[in-house]
Amino acid sequence: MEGKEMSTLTKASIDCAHFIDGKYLQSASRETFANINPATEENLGSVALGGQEEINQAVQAARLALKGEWGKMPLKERSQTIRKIGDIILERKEELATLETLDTGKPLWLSKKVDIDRAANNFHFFADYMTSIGTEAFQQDDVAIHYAIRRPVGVIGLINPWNLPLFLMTWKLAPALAAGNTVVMKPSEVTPMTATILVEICKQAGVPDGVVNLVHGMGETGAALTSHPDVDAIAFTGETITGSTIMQAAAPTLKKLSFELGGKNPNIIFADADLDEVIETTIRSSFINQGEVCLCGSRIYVERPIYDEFVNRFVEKTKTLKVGDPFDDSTFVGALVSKEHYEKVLNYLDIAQQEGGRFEIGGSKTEGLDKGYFINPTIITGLGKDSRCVREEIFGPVVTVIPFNTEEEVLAQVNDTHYGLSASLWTTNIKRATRVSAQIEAGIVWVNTWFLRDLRTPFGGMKHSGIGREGGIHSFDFYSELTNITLKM
Ligand SMILES: NC(=O)c1ccc[n+]([C@@H]2O[C@H](COP(=O)([O-])OP(=O)(O)OC[C@H]3O[C@@H](n4cnc5c(N)ncnc54)[C@H](O)[C@@H]3O)[C@@H](O)[C@H]2O)c1
Ligand SMILES: N/C(=C\C=C\C=O)C(=O)O
Repeated sequence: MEGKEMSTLTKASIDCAHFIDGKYLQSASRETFANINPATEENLGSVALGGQEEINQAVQAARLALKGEWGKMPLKERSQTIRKIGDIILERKEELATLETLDTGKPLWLSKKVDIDRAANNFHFFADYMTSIGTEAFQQDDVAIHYAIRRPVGVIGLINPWNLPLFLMTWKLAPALAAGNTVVMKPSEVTPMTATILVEICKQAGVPDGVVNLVHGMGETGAALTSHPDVDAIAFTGETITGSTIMQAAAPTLKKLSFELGGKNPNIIFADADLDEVIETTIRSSFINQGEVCLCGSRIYVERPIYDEFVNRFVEKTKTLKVGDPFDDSTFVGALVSKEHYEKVLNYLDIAQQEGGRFEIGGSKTEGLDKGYFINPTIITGLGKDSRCVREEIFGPVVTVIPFNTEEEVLAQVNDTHYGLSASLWTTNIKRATRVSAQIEAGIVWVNTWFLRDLRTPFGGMKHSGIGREGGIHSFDFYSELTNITLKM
């Protein structure tokens, strides 16, 4: 395999190559696809289109690396290497944030403040955590000692979406490496650039060749990974329907699966909530990252006594949000990630009108921006619990607001969904907080806050929002295998 060891990514020519066995390279077919800037519709550069051949090469390199230097590396050295990745990410923060904003259309301040900082923190957290975990041992009288040891699962496929590209790829890569695995990464075809730099950073940090591999491509490229007989596990983040497809593809080779899927998350506001705090946080949980966060609270339920006041104040605050150039520090809502996704969200606005919804604000694309995929933050009222905009994931700057009278009524509506990812609950009554949060069918419930994260906690969804949990020991439960050893005394 010919190839270069340093990135081909520069400000001038942002071309994304695969990275296999420590070298950047193009596809054997030389096929590429265009990478479009969603804020300007300009072509950012070409991306190598990987196929079965590139996946085979990457899996082979990962398999060989398992038993090489990486497999023999002492824990402390592996921890230092993983920490170094986080350090270099912070050193290259400006570059990475610029590329992330060019790829996704999100505001630059958000790329810096959330995406890149959290990517570095993913490595720093697991570099520490991996040195502090133990396993379990049991003494069976004077008969035997039983103890468990952890070993890597093996070669893991990491397949990720476009909304938080580096944040989410590193959320998987850091623990996969901490547990001693090797990986083949398949980033979203829509946001290839930061992953292309990440692999170079891994090399700079001392990760041996073949441990971290990257193949760009579409769903079909991902499919080649999920059906590959020499891939031991898949960690996937993306649409629920894609998860179902991957489960079928992985079945014949019985791969271990970790799924973080779609959501349609409720934001429940009781009359005794602190409305100043509610409004401040609900603006973020509704519209940050253009509403393209799996955890966004897109179904807002408000107890009737404060419904009118909430809607009025929420609309007034939303009016202050600037939509436009992601590189302008005053922009809050940037461009949606692609033409395809922009049209999907606009279609939901049409559906909302057909279903009798009322646009309290927004409801259309942003005028005055002749290029780019911009939609105004939209608040819809008047929709019934069975409307598509209340039941289906829109994944844009669009929320519905629905009044309720009792806990029983709102819990019935909140749980009436195939999803079960996250929820927010606002009340100053501690008994109500504990009572209601325990009845919400979701993997994550935030009380009087949103998206407040501690990486030691279990993260993931139930029902059609995911399979498994990651974070803290839960990541090691997925990214390692336990062997119980019995020593007869
Ligand atoms: N639960 C979470 O933590 C979480 C986090 C972020 C995004 N998401 C979800 O991701 C979705 C948006 O991301 P998206 O549009 O990129 O999702 P997607 O499912 O369309 O694509 C995700 C990734 O899967 C790949 N892929 C597509 N078809 C495949 C196949 N058949 N086999 C293997 N790989 C395949 C894509 O190329 C991409 O890299 C939303 O539903 C959102 O809720 C969930
Ligand atoms: N996986 C995580 C966030 C997911 C966000 C989805 O868009 C996390 O915070 O660990």
